[in-house]
Amino acid sequence: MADQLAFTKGHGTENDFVLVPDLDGTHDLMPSQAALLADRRAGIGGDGVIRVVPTVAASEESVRAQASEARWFMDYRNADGSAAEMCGNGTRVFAAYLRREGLESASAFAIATRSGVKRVRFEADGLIAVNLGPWRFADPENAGDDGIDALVHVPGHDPFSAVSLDLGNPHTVVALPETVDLNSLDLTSPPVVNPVPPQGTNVEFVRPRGLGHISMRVHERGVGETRSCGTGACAAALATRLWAGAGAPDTWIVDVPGGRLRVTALPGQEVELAGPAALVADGVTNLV
Ligand SMILES: N[C@@H](CCC[C@H](N)C(=O)O)C(=O)O
Repeated sequence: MADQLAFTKGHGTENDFVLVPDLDGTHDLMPSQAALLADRRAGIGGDGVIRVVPTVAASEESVRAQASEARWFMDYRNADGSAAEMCGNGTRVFAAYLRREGLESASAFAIATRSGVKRVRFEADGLIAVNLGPWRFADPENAGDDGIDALVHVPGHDPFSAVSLDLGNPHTVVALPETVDLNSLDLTSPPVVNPVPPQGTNVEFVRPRGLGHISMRVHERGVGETRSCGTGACAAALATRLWAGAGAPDTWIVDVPGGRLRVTALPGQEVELAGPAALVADGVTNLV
């Protein structure tokens, strides 16, 4: 690591990240360094840390294999320093950074992630759309027609039914009963999920607002409650689309505490996430 580290702070619907350029791929981050950068009191502060690395310089072979399609790898760490496979909001902020820095100049390009190549598209309305690629229900053999395959425990409530989805990273979406107020849920401690997901999970709580429109809160693996989660918004929309039955729309608006996202189920069991991205500060830190 160098003695000084340049960084950029950005967010997508207030899911906030510390971006660290490592343009020659020589400054890997230890989990403890990522956690310190993300620390809101002792560090810069963020829900996650994104190292900007040439794909050819990634340490994982499965990422380097994406180099023919994507020049840049989004090396994503949660606020606790753990590596995550994917971050939907992070892909938009990462893409905005690449464009601002002139590292990519086209209005559509691919980025490398731990869960494969993702294709980014800058829209005329200022939003950024990302094809997050294939998704699936995680445990269809043990689920009913409604996809329910898990229970989620939150303080003060009977267990909630939930469905598990794989968006490259793990998600558990709760079908919140009408009697429960989304805003009153206590998400200060991690919801307890049964069966226990082997790699942990991100847990989304959904309130339907109308056909094609939901509100959501999320407790992220490796972070805590955040104001948005892009892969979580996709999981929530896809689960609600299943529950809505035949005739449900492919495009869903997902309102989160930090803003609004658009999720579209694409042919071939793929999903697109669209929303804003903002780069709000640049600096140098000695937290290395
Ligand atoms: N906020 C992200 C997801 C970040 C990773 C997640 N906490 C995990 O561990 O899987 C998003 O926008 O998708």
